[in-house]
Amino acid sequence: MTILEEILREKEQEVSRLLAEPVAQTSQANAVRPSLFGSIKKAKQLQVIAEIKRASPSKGIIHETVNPVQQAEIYERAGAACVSVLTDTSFFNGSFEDLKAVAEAVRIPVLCKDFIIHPVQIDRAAAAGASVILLIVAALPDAELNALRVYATALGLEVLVEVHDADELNRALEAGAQLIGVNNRDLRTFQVDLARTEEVASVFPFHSGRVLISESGIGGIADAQRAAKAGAGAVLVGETLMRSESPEQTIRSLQVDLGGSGQ
Ligand SMILES: O=P(O)(O)OC[C@@H](O)[C@@H](O)c1c[nH]c2ccccc12
Repeated sequence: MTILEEILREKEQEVSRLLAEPVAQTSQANAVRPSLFGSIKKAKQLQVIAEIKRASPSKGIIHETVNPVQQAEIYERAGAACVSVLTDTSFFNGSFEDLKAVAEAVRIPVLCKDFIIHPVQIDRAAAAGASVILLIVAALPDAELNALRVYATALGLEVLVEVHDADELNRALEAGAQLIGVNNRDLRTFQVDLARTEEVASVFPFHSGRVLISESGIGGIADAQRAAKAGAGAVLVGETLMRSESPEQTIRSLQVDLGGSGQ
């Protein structure tokens, strides 16, 4: 069984638990945040989606004792376009409490990073104050991908659709995705390769106004430049920021010029 299959199996149990619980609204649930899509579109520098990631199946513990609110405030101060918060507990040591605390502390877009397979998870993300959710093409049949995207959009959420190759890109496009992330990490083997971004970018319909984001394995300026050169408007960065002594400086260093043309 691959790690993705293992995670999805666990998610089914989580969904049953969530369905049995009432959803509590928070004061931030209806906070107006800028559009992530809009801020990436208009930017002349590569944008940074900065992640709160305590641990992961591929790396184990990354930063167990992080204070998610303080970390998110640093991200916001550094000009991050969005804070991504892992809410999966079993594999990433995150939680919806982390998401809620971060959403209450910052005004920039907040991404709920989870393995979403059911609308109840989207309700939870919205109730905790997220303005963006992630849908992973590899985790969803076409009909569900489309239905979950429509459901989230109707709630006023933005949707980041994650792909790993050109076939998955086509499925994302057919499901109406506008904000598309290429995960440089193969969820089956954990291997990271920025060539995934270049590969998907080579067939990406930039002319249609869609936005491409390069996710995972961004270790520094050279990687940011490589992603920007391929056509990415943003990078999604977790581990490098969680391990950085100065996440603020690291974010600023990744905001490389996009060379005037934008996307
Ligand atoms: O820590 P990294 O290599 O910078 O990666 C961040 C992010 O892209 C990664 O956490 C991620 C990408 N897609 C996901 C889906 C689920 C959980 C996690 C992820």
